Amino acid sequence: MDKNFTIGFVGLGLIGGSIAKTIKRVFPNYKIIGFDEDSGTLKEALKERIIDVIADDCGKDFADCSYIFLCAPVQHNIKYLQILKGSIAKDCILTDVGSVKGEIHRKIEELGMEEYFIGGHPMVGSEKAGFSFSSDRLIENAYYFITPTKKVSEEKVKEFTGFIEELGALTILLDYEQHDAFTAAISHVPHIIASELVHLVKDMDTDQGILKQLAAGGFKDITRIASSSPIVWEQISLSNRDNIKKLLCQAKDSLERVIQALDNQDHEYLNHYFKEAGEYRDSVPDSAVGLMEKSYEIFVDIPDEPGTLSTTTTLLALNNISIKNIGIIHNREFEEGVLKIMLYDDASAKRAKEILRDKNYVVYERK
Ligand SMILES: NC(=O)C1=CN([C@@H]2O[C@H](COP(=O)(O)OP(=O)(O)OC[C@H]3O[C@@H](n4cnc5c(N)ncnc54)[C@H](O)[C@@H]3O)[C@@H](O)[C@H]2O)C=CC1
Ligand SMILES: O=C(O)C(=O)Cc1ccc(O)cc1
Repeated sequence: MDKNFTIGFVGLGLIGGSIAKTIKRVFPNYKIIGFDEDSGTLKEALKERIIDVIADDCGKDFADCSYIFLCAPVQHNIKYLQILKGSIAKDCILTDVGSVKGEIHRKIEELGMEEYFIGGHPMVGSEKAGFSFSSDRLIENAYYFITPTKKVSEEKVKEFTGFIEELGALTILLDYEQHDAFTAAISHVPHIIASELVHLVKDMDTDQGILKQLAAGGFKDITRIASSSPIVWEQISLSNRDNIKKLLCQAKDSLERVIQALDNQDHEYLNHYFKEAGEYRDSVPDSAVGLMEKSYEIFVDIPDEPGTLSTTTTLLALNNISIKNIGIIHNREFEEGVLKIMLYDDASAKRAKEILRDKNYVVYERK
């Protein structure tokens, strides 16, 4: 792509900042024009050379952009469509990163902007907000939903999907309504339930905050996302309210059945309830790479000493085994943290296991 390729950003927080940083890493010659309602964010992004120019007026200043990314809270993104409508270049691809797709797609249809719009949603992030938490590796190996309109050209979809993949994400094309039904279940309702759990404990806590002191471990694990940005989640909840309400009603009915089982001391119901949840939970893959391509992973206990990581990788290199990816993981499955090594094929994974076990390493596999 040519050197004058220009990309516009509205919102340079966690997600906008991360995508802009990734673009600068992968395509250092691309020019980025940024707009954010927070002037401190813009100054920071300019100082770090993530954006080249600050936009004063998104309408005029984005007129030469090849891509425009809307990365503000979902309902704020929608307000920019009208501003961009009159000035957007004919071949521009307009996209967003919002967690909900239906409301923005319907507005795009109403404004007749379908030939420009390809919705996007990186399925990755964190409970942290703002440019200072953004990273040029956040979207690497993450699923990235792409929801084109019916009227945007196939060439644009192909070009944009290719671009996101060059940034390191794994694209999945999806219809926008299906997207909102799926994300309500895997992201939006879990978010509300995590917040609800925190409210339960908060309401029961003493003035001295005894429960807060005691609520370590599992409680903190499952409520991490309750610390996310209130404005981002207020807007997600309202934007996807019908799907969310439907699932919350289902959850309410299911909780009623749990209450009934407690009243009836129904061992069988409760046992089955926990067993089924546990089995499904255990089958959820650890990372996005799992579904896209078969992964060949092994997990190795390594002593917490300097140099052990390089000894392990050298041992595999000496045996001509290439490592696709490597990292230390800490989670409840491996209490102490283990080294996760991803290999390119089954034969390499088997061979790596033999070599490491031969040298007395403890190696695990996930079934
Ligand atoms: N937080 C997460 O983990 C994920 C969030 N998303 C989506 O990404 C979008 C942004 O979320 P985050 O980056 O997490 O939030 P954030 O709070 O880190 O960043 C939002 C940025 O938008 C700016 N902003 C807010 N209102 C604005 C307006 N009216 N005009 C211009 N700029 C405005 C803020 O100053 C801030 O810099 C949301 O639509 C969210 O649904 C998507 C995937 C993951
Ligand atoms: O922090 C986490 O685990 C998240 O789930 C982040 C997240 C938040 C919103 C999204 O639309 C997608 C991912």
